[in-house]
Amino acid sequence: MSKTILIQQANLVNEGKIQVADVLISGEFIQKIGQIPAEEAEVVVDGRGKYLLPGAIDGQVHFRDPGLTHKADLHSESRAAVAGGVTSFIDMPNTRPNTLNLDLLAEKYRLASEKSLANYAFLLGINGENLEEVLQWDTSDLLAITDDGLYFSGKGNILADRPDMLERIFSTYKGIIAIHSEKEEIVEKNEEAYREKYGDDVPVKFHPIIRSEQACFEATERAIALAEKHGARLHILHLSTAKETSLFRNDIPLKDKKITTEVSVHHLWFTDADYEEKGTLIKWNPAIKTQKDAEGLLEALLDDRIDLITTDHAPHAIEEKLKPYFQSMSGAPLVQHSVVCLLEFHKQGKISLEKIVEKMCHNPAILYQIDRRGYIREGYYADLTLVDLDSPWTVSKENILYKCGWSPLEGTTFQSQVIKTWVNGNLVFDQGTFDDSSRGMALVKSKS
Ligand SMILES: NC(=O)N[C@@H](CC(=O)O)C(=O)O
Repeated sequence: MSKTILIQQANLVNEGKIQVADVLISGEFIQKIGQIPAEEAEVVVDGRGKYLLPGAIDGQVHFRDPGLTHKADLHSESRAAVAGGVTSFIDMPNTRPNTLNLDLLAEKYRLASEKSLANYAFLLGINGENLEEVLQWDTSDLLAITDDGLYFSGKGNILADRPDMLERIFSTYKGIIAIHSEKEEIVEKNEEAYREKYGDDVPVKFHPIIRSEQACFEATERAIALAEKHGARLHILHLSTAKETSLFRNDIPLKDKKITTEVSVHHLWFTDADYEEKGTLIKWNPAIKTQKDAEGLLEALLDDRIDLITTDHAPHAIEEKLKPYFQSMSGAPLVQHSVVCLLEFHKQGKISLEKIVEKMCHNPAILYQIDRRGYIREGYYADLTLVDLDSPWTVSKENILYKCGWSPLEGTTFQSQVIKTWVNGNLVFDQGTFDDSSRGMALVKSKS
């Protein structure tokens, strides 16, 4: 039985408020919040001057396990997650083999139970082969489902190539349909034009022109129209343009929304001006676009047209990135740095701490209906992270925890630092040291 822990007098950021209080953890759960005598606990943590946040829930990561473990694995990336204040993650199906059936899904849960320090859930992919089968499953136990399998398996984007399949999914499936939204036919046309001009070595600054605003907007517009036609539950992954934000609503509470979306940290943090210095290291799909886009995305996040912040943590080996444009793989690691990026925006006066917690902790729990997580509440799992807002540090090879060993943020100085992270009441990260024996739990759907 683990010891009772008292976190004393930290600033709790939770449910739209910041207040100083004590938090008592007993076993896996938060037992009490308030004024609590030190004698009630076996371990006391001084939280004075620090901020206690619910652990972040990252709704979109690629931890590459199984099959692509030269890039990353569930152990390495979950360590990076907890060091960054992320206590739960939802992993995408473009592992090898792609997660296209319940056996492969169960195998990922088994691997995570052996390897992950954080809590976990896994999405299924849909493609032409498994579509009819998937539509017959009782998916009430699944957190979500995504069409990314086809897109990721490199056979072309389901949105672009198989409108008939989309119609079938939207008219039949009752769970969350999560979509990577770019029209591949537009992207391919642009790729051809640039290949003709530059050969293989297209300057990466053209990435946002090839994977264009139009490609994103038209795909998102079409997906929303289909979802509305059939009353389906649609979630658009990693929105990257200001223009698309006009397609989303903020006049209904998240729990009642049928169409939701998210922004990934890199689309807020970087702009096309960064391609010159960072090159293919910041080649992501959808592409990082203009300053105007980053500003428009932030605005839509603040006024609640955008519901969540995710990372789309997508690590590749450095050799896979440092290649000519067409060969360089898209994606980069971020899960260790997402919370501190947002805290940096807070320091710059761009977003409140309460809003960060809403978008990184509360809203993923609401959207994916996750049982007793995402809030600092009595009776909830003790998934917590303690941060110091005045403790500058610089990202360097020495402190990067990703298996791939690099970050697009190398050299960046952050004012804030994650000090401690608890997952299910276990102190898994403590100022640079880990409890490597600790294991997270599978996320479970809430009953309500
Ligand atoms: N987002 C990315 O740029 N990369 C993703 C796949 C994808 O979403 O295209 C990856 O798995 O590497």
